[in-house]
Amino acid sequence: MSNAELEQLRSRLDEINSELLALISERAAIVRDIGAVKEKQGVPKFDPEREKKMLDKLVAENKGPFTESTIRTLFKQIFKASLDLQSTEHKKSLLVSRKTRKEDTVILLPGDVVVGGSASVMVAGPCSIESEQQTRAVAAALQKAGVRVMRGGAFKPRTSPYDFQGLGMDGLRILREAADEYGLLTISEIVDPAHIEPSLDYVDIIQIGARNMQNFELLKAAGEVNKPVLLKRGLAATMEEFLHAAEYIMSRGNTQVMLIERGIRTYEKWTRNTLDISAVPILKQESHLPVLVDVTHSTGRKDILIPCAKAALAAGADGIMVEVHPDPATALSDAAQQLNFDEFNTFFDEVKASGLYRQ
Ligand SMILES: O=C(O)C(=O)C[C@]1(C(=O)O)C=C[C@@H](O)C=C1
Repeated sequence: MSNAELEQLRSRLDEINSELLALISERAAIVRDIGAVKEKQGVPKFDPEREKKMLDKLVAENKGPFTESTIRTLFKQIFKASLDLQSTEHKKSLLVSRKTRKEDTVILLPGDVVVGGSASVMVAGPCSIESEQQTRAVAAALQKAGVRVMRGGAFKPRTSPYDFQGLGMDGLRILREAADEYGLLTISEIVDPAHIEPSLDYVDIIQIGARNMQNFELLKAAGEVNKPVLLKRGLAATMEEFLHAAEYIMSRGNTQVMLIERGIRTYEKWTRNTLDISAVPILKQESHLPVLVDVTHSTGRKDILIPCAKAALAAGADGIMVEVHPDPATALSDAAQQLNFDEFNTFFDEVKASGLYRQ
């Protein structure tokens, strides 16, 4: 075949491509109208019977050279794209979505502490509130280090029912008193919708833990109060599920929601969970909510906290959460992974010195 002949055939293909494009675009416009009718009628967009009829008719009309199976595959692809078009057109824009709100959500906490703004935030404290003495010691160390938000678990959802379950409301009171004494804000996990209201006097931020990420009654209850909420990603939650959980809170009126990546369960055994760093830029892209990273629970090991915190900040995290205990060896929970005060100071100094922690 001469070059001239090849060029001629190709130019005919170009014309056909344009005709096909015009036809599939015309088809897509009709599909969109059908989608709008279906939306109004409340009927499902996917109609397998209709698809089957169309495919059977096309196969009967097919004179080749494409085989029956190729015709089916090609048209199924067109139906799939049409269905996607109908679904995206009518997908409810989520309140958590960047599409709904372009600007970052900035959460203003008492004492001019800001999450999601120009400065990074360090949230530190013991896994569990164990005693007044332990909590006050941590509060003093954190204040000295320049930390403003102290975490401490009072209701502990533990894997085993025989493990320390936390001090409950007494723990929240101890946390509040120690925090007030040292000018800190408090964050603690609430596990029962009935505890949301009573916790409001003790916590500046309500934490919803990984195991409760899809406890919808708890999410709804947290959505009904005027208190910032830190929502942890579930143990095996996709980012879509995570954002939908946040949507539960926002849809009830509480717009002060922060997300925290805490590692997901994978086959890897050398860390407690797998820190999903990619979640940080994706969540920041998909949502306007602040994103933090819990380096302690994701890694479960002290020796890699510094690089992981730096990686989180480099990926765009608004803050870091880390566990600190006066004497980790005797801690009633997470003994192996909490930092002592010296270790925490080194950790915080190095993270700040990296230039990634915005002050
Ligand atoms: O005919 C319909 O009901 C449509 O919604 C259109 C269409 C198509 O692309 O042809 C799209 C999706 C359905 O699964 C079936 C068919």
